[in-house]
Amino acid sequence: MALTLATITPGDPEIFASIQGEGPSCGAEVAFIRLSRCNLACVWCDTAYTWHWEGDAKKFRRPHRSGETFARAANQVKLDEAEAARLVAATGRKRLVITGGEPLLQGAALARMLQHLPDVEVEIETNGTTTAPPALDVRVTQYNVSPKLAHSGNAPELALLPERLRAYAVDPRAFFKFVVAQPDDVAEVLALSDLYALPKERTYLMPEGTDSAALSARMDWIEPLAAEYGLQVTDRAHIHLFGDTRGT
Ligand SMILES: Nc1nc2[nH]cc(C(=O)O)c2c(=O)[nH]1
Ligand code: SF4
Ligand SMILES: [Mg+2]
Repeated sequence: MALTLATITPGDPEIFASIQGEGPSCGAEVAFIRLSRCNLACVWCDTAYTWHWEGDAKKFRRPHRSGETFARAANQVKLDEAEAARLVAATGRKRLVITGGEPLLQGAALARMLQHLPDVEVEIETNGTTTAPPALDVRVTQYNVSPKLAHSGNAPELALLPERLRAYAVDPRAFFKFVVAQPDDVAEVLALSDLYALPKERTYLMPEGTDSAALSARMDWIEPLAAEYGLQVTDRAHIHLFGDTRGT
C-alpha cells in the first residue's frame, strides 16, 4: 500500500517545512504533506495539479478557470507510508498539516503513516465532504474544514453534505474556513452557518486569491463584514511571503 502524493518537481514528493499560512493556527511552524486527487473541482482551485489531468476524457473533465491541465506522471508520486513518514520527520517539525487535493480520500494510508510519527501533532485541511477513519481521527488535533460555496462551481449536492457538516459543527477540533471572492458570498456563509449550526467563533472567512494584491483588496471588505456578523477572518500568509509556489 502507498500514498499518492503531489509533487514539487517531477518525482519529488510535496513534503516541506513552512509556516501554516491559513486559519486558527496561522503562523505556526509546521511541516506539510500534500496528497494528490480531489473529489471536488473548484474553478479557482490553487492546486489543480492534484486533479486536473491531461488526457481525461472530455465527459469526465471538470472545468478549471485556467484551462491548464497536468500530466499525472509528473504531478503524482507514490510513496510507501514509512518513507513518507521519514521525509516528514526529516523536516524537524513537531506539527504536521495534511493537505491536498482532498487528503481524506487516503485516510487509511495516512493513519498508517502516522504510526511512524507517534509524537507529531496533526492538522488536516479538508473540503468537508468526507470523514477520517477512526484510526486517523484519534490522531487529529485540528480539522480545517473548507466547505465550497456556489462560486466554486461544484454542485451543492456534492460539496455540501448535511450530515458531514453537522458532525464537524459539533466537533470542537473543527474550524470552518470559507473561501470568499465577493461580498455576496458572505450571505451564503451566514445561511450555511444557520442551517448547520456552525459556531461563529470557529468560522473563518478567507479571501480567494493567489497574489498579495488580490488578497489585500478582498480583505478590505471581508474584515468589516466579519466584524458585523461575528465571524473570524484569516489571510493567506504564505502567499504574501512566498507567492503561489509549490512546496511553500
Ligand atoms: N504555508 C502554507 N499554508 C497553508 N495552509 C493551507 C494550505 C493548503 O494548501 O491547504 C497551505 C499551503 O499550501 N502553504
Ligand atoms: S476542494 Fe480543495 S483541492 Fe479540491 S478542487 Fe476545491 S480547492 Fe482544489
Ligand atoms: Mg494552498
